[in-house]
Amino acid sequence: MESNWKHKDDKLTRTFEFEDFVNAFGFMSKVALLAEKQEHHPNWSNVYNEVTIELTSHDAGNKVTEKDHRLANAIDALLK
Ligand SMILES: C[C@H](O)[C@H](O)[C@H]1CNC2=NC(N)=NC(=O)C2=N1
Repeated sequence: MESNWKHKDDKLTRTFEFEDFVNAFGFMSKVALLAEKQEHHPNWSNVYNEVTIELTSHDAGNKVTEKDHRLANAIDALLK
């Protein structure tokens, strides 16, 4: 599995830290476009320069599925 993500309570979670709000929000914009492309969307929160993402599949009864892993991998690839 994606080593930077924690699989807990039927969610993949990871917190990302940026230099400031503009960078955090820029990241969120990119993730939003990925989510639309994959038709799979994050549960997330943002506090200033931090973005916390939780991935779970609502349609599957809030379980982690292949769609969550695929989105997690694509999000990680944004940061490379
Ligand atoms: C019809 C549409 O594709 C589905 O409702 C999608 C949209 N985005 C989704 N996102 C997530 N995280 N889980 C889902 O089950 C889900 N379902």
